Amino acid sequence: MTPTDQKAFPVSWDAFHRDARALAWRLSSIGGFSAIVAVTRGGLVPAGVVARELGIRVIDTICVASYHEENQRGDVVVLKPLSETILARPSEEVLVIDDLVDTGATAKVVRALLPKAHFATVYAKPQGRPMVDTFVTEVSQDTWIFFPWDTGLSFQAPISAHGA
Ligand SMILES: O=P(O)(O)OC[C@H]1O[C@H](OP(=O)(O)OP(=O)(O)O)[C@H](O)[C@@H]1O
Ligand SMILES: O=c1[nH]c(=O)c2nc[nH]c2[nH]1
Ligand SMILES: [Mg+2]
Repeated sequence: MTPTDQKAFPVSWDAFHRDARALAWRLSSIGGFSAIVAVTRGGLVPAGVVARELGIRVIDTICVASYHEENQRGDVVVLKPLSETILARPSEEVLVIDDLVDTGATAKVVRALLPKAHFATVYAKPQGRPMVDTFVTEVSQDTWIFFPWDTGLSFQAPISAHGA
């Protein structure tokens, strides 16, 4: 599905910060993490918030790109692998962070590289939820989450103008 076919779930910077902090609270009660891997690009912002809250200073990225075919999720390609610093440490201590899990295609690729790491996202949709260890808010599969870094203030037509 494309963003325009779906229910809109707009997230402001404040709401995202609050939800990323809520994720950090949950992760702090689990504990034992010594490094973070941010799944680019969406995972960069929540990874920064969680790193600050948990006092973690070893932060790596796994850089992925996914290609969409006919409204379906296509291949997820790794553009930059994990660093040796991450691969050398016990993977149970590694926290992988992304902004959301939708179909689970991205999480599946990353999990295959770090099967024992803890995978956390701020938001989750039902299809991808089994791929995530910790998340904050679930939204329905037919919802599109609009993140603050992708959006800006714009005019919204009144509901009555939609012919309701
Ligand atoms: O569970 P999935 O169906 O794989 O969808 C979730 C992924 O989709 C988005 O990333 P996207 O590939 O759009 O790229 P970006 O992070 O660079 O924005 C999001 O940041 C997740 O990484
Ligand atoms: O900004 C986004 N919002 C979403 O709901 C979503 N699902 C996959 N990829 C996504 N990107
Ligand atoms: Mg992403």
